[in-house]
Amino acid sequence: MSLLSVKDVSYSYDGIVNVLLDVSFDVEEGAITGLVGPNGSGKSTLIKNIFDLVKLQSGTIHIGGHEHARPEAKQQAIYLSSNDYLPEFLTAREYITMMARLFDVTVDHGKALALFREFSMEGRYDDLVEDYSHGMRKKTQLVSALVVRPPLIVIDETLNGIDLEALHLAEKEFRRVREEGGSILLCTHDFSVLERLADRTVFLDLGHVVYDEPTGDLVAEHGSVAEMVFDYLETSQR
Ligand SMILES: Nc1ncnc2c1ncn2[C@@H]1O[C@H](COP(=O)(O)OP(=O)(O)OP(=O)(O)O)[C@@H](O)[C@H]1O
Repeated sequence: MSLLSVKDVSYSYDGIVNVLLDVSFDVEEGAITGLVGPNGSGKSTLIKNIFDLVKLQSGTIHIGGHEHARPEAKQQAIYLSSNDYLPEFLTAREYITMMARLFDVTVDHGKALALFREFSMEGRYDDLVEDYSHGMRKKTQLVSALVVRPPLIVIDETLNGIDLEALHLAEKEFRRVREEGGSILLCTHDFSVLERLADRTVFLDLGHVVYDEPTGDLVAEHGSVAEMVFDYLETSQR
């Protein structure tokens, strides 16, 4: 079943240039979908449309079967942005409690503490976010999504700046989310992560979906996700 359904979405910031043009794709239940594309191809704009952070101009978006601007849809998906902005005046415990309340779930602090330990942040759960490093803030965003665990987690370059050990652990946790039936939309320029994790890869260029195929098929055809992108950039009339 499709957990996220994007159909014929177009978007323009200035009413003249289309940053997205008739974009359609689905994220299935229990699947990890990769979203890739050159800088400026429209990935963040697409994610902003999904989360109703900009007003949908045309097309439709459904999350968990609900029209994307409905409160029911907003309970189904969490957005991990590319920045590391967190409320500096809260501790991680307070931040995760706040996120759990927003999603109307009971927070499991034991799970959060275990993840803090695994992500090498033992003893920092009750410290103010203002004292955290960049990587710690990114890891706190990840932990909050893993504890709140709505059906869909959307990750927009959130893994930038975390160390290899944390990346390895994050990948393990994402596989666990998938095994438990959760879905992830993973937007990243790190193609090796996609090859290891993504069931499907959606490749966006100049606001168009160029490829939407099983990652294994793209790798079999081109050799790697990076080669797929290079092949396209070399041969397309952009
Ligand atoms: N608030 C805005 N106002 C006007 N134009 C914008 C705005 N945000 C993005 N754009 C433009 O929309 C296009 C797509 O940008 P977007 O940030 O969606 O791309 P992206 O694929 O996420 O890029 P990157 O990989 O660099 O993060 C770009 O040409 C960008 O300049």
